Amino acid sequence: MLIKLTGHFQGHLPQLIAFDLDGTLVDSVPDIAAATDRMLVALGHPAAGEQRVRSWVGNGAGLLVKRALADSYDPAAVAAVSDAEFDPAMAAFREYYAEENGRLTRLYAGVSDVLNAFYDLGVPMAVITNKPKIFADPLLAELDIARYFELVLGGECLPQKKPHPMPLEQASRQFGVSSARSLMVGDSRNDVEAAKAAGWVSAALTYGYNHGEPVANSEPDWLLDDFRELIL
Ligand SMILES: O=C(O)COP(=O)(O)O
Ligand SMILES: [Mg+2]
Repeated sequence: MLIKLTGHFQGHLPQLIAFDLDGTLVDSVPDIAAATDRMLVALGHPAAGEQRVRSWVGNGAGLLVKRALADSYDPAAVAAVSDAEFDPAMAAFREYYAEENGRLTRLYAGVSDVLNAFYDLGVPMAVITNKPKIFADPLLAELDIARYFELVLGGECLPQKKPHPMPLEQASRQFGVSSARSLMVGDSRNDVEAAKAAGWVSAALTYGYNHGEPVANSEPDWLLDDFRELIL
């Protein structure tokens, strides 16, 4: 047990593990897509559907709403969305997602068992998500995993979000742990790039959301198909 994990830390356990939320701990796209489509339809646009929304998730709620309004992931199309269009759409998304959040969202296989194992081992754990904290906290509580995390950083908690290393650096400071002894577990290039920039070890789950592209392209230190591989 733990052979693969400790192999990334010179035979030791990491001293801090931070998990991404959407696409890593939880399959949340069904609820995010429901809220996005309600927002689009309320504002007179066609619904986007779960598959398109899946490719827009990962950079926080604001960019998701802009991508939905642009019906595109393309940065130039997204930049053309006006404030006059964005502001009411964002307000509508917040209202609808507050209602949808948790309805269909489920933990991925093995998540409870693995978190429990790390908890028993005494490894401090955090959630570093680009999801607004106001949505992350109740979701963690509802899925009965909030108690495992000593810190939950949401996308708006600091001036910069992933792929910027700032939230990981903040966690390093708060836990007093060196970056080389810290593991970021995520599902997207935002997580891998943040980990690399912060000097953390990066693990990436292949089942999550990565803007329609394999997360292997970001060359994480450790690529996993199943959450339970973390403790194999
Ligand atoms: O809300 C998002 O855009 C994605 O959140 P994540 O950082 O937990 O994947
Ligand atoms: Mg994610």
